Amino acid sequence: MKALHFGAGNIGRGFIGLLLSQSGYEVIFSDVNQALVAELQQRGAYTVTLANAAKDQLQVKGVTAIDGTRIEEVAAAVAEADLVTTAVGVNILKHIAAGIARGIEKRMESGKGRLHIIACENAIGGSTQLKEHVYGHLDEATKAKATEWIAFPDAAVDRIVPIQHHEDLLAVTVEPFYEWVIDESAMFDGYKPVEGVHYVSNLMPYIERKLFTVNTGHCAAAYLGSLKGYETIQQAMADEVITGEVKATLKETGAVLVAQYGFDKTEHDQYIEKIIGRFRNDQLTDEVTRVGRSPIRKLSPNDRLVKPALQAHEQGMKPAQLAKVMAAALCFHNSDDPEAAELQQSIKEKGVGQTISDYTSIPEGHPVYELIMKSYDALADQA
Ligand SMILES: NC(=O)c1ccc[n+]([C@@H]2O[C@H](COP(=O)([O-])OP(=O)(O)OC[C@H]3O[C@@H](n4cnc5c(N)ncnc54)[C@H](O)[C@@H]3O)[C@@H](O)[C@H]2O)c1
Ligand SMILES: O=P(O)(O)OC[C@@H](O)[C@@H](O)[C@H](O)[C@H](O)CO
Repeated sequence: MKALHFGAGNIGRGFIGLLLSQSGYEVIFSDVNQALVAELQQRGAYTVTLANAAKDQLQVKGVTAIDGTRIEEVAAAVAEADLVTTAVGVNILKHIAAGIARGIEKRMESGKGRLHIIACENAIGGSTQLKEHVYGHLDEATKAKATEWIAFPDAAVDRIVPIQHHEDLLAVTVEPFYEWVIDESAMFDGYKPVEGVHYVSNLMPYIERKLFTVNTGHCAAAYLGSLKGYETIQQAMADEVITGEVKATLKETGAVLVAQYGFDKTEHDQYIEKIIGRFRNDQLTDEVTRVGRSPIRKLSPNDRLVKPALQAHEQGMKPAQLAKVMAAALCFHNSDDPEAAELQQSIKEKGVGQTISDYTSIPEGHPVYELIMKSYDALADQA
């Protein structure tokens, strides 16, 4: 059984590749990082270390890689795969779509069986987005056939894997916790389950709970921590004021989630506490530049800040803390991050008000817009 996984990065090697391998798949990574590809081809194995006191090690064997820039090679791998997964970043999905589409065409020609393609990205409807990109490359006849033979179930993935700094290019240290949830309702009958995956009939409560708790809290720590000069999440979370702000933010998203999905409040509070503990794991060093990366994506309407803030507003609450985190995101400086640089340029050229409405799609005059403006002014005064 072959699994083709796009993205041999932190989550690719440290989570998805590991679980697929443990489930008996021969894992083929597709990546555009030539050094990673060469090393995976040469060694065919790597080590995952758990960030626990014992630093337990897991060996992943029988893996290889292909060069993701070679469309025909990618297409051949898609045509032959028994499962396709991705962890490249939601904004990169459009760049892998052409190879997947070509692979689907080849697969149809060869008569190979049904295929699940699962995007493991931090986004609502990641696989659905990938499907749209892929279908953009297919003609009507292939699309009609693909609908019967290729499924794109959405998924939620949770495991903190910081940027790695090892001599060994393939070594990856990950937190012990993981959760991979897949929308079973979009899968073909008789699928082979991946060990460790939780298959559910309705993914929405899971992806929103994860994105609006783990990722909202994480970016709150990153943006507020960055404003105070902290370089890592661990440093930020050692500051009780920041931890308090993260908790206050998660109280707002928690109220939205409990109202929306009927989660038990006590259980949700425990979920939050567990996540705060994960952020504080001192066996990891997670840079605020990674966790705060791509602030434009994080400020987009369907992501971890704007969506719960607007839901809170609609439910009659005042998301002042989420607005403060959005204001802090607008203050996030990192010249190595093109989205952070673009935001700062926009603020400089068009002003903060126009930048808020351009990137969050929240119009001027909306109460949440006014909250962000108020917080931004307060943060700017402090700076
Ligand atoms: N790191 C985490 O803690 C974590 C946890 C859950 C989900 N995620 C999500 O997983 C995804 C990947 O995150 P990551 O932290 O592993 O990032 P990463 O940068 O470590 O890995 C991404 C990999 O994709 C590769 N890539 C880029 N363009 C490509 C292309 N066209 N074809 C094939 N490969 C390509 C990159 O070279 C890189 O190796 C993101 O959507 C992220 O939000 C990350
Ligand atoms: O990957 P991003 O940029 O969407 O978010 C950064 C982190 O919050 C994220 O990678 C978490 O570590 C991860 O989602 C934990 O499951």
